[in-house]
Formats: sequence, C-alpha cells, structure tokens
Amino acid sequence: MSNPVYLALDLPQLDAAKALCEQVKGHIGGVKLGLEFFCAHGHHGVHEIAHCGLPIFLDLKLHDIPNTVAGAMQSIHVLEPAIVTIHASGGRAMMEDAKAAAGEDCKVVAVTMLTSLDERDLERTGVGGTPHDHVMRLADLAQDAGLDGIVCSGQEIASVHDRWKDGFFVVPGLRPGGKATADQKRVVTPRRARDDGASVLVIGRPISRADDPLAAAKQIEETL
Ligand SMILES: O=c1ccn([C@@H]2O[C@H](COP(=O)(O)O)[C@@H](O)[C@H]2O)c(=O)[nH]1
Repeated sequence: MSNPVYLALDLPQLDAAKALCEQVKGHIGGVKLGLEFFCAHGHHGVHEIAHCGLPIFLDLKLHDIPNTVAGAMQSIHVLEPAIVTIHASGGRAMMEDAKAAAGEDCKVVAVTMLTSLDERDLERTGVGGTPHDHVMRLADLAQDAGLDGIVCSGQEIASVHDRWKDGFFVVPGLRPGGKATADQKRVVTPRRARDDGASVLVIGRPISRADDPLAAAKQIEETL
C-alpha cells in the first residue's frame, strides 16, 4: 500500500519548502500546497515543488459562483494536480461545474467543515446540529454532485466511509498525540484516521515544525 501521508507545505519561503520536500520525500506519499504557498509562489512554485517527483495536492478551497470556480479549475489544469479542493458550501451547481472543468486524472474533493471548528463555532455561523450532522449533509451533497470525495476530520470519517463506500476521503487535523493543538479542534491520530477509512492523511506542522522533520515523518510512517 502506498504511503497515504501528504505533507502540507505551509511555508512562506520557496527554498525552505523545496528543501523540506527533498528531505522527507522517501517517507511521504505526496505534497499538499495550500493558500499560503500558492498566493506567494503561484504556478512557478508548484512547478518547482513538482521536481520532487511526488503527486501534488492543490488545496485551494475554491468557493465562488459556478462559472468562476470552473474557470479557476481550467486555469490550474496545466499544473496537473492529483487532487484539488473546493468548498461544499458553494452548492451543488458549483461542485458539478468544478468537476466538469477538472482534468480526467484530477480528484475533486469538497471541504465540509474545517477541522479548526467545533460545535460552538458552527452554532455561531447560524448552522444547527452537530459537526457530525453537518459533515454528513455536505458529504451527501458532494456525492450527489458527482465529486470524488470530501475533506472532513478524523472524527467523522468512519460514518462517512459507511455511507459512501467508494469515496475518496482526505483527513487533516491529525496529531500523533491525538490532542487538539494550535488552531485544530477536531483532531485524531494519523493511525485512527487511516483505520477508519481515510484515503489521504494531511499532516503539516507535526512534521514541518518538528526539530527533526525527517525523524518525525519516519515516526508517523511507522505508526501506520
Ligand atoms: O478542514 C481542514 C481543511 C484543510 N486543512 C489544511 O490541512 C493542513 C493541516 O496542517 P497542520 O499543520 O497539520 O495543522 C493545513 O494546510 C490546512 O490548511 C485543515 O487543517 N483543515
């Protein structure tokens, strides 16, 4: 089985991001480039990281009207990403148009509820119910729209996996100690997320901010 860990390269310096990728590339399965990286380095930065030879996950979390999101998807075709994220709350038409505009080999997955949010945060945005309810509702919508899968926390992955058997599930908010840290609230260990059905494990700071990133990546790999 291939390594499910995608390293989140949330670093402002391109050289540092490239060096980190080279350092740990034998112990991860892919690289996730998000807003911080893409806003700083754009297409050029993605091409530079692609030299590492790992699959690229563009975590752009697109969220706009259908025509705009479809246009953005077409603009990133040339980068040949393996995975791209959009927001499920953009609605069914937006998700359908995004999927139609994506390349054949690109998985389009919808962010349901950010792992930095808990039930209280959800209530404050005017959405009733638990995170579990909210994630299930948006997972159903994403499946109906023909997407490949969703992004959710490891706390919901077992339920999502039960109702969407062939879905592709991306799980961030992973902490080797299993405890909420920094801005992440709905966390589990990488091992639990994998056992519960995650396809991709997104891990950033536990590796990138470790004193020894290579040792951290190896330790996580050994737990899987
Ligand atoms: O719900 C979400 C969606 C995306 N992310 C992204 O994953 C990584 C997590 O980084 P850590 O340093 O391991 O916390 C980061 O790039 C987020 O943008 C998420 O955390 N939660």
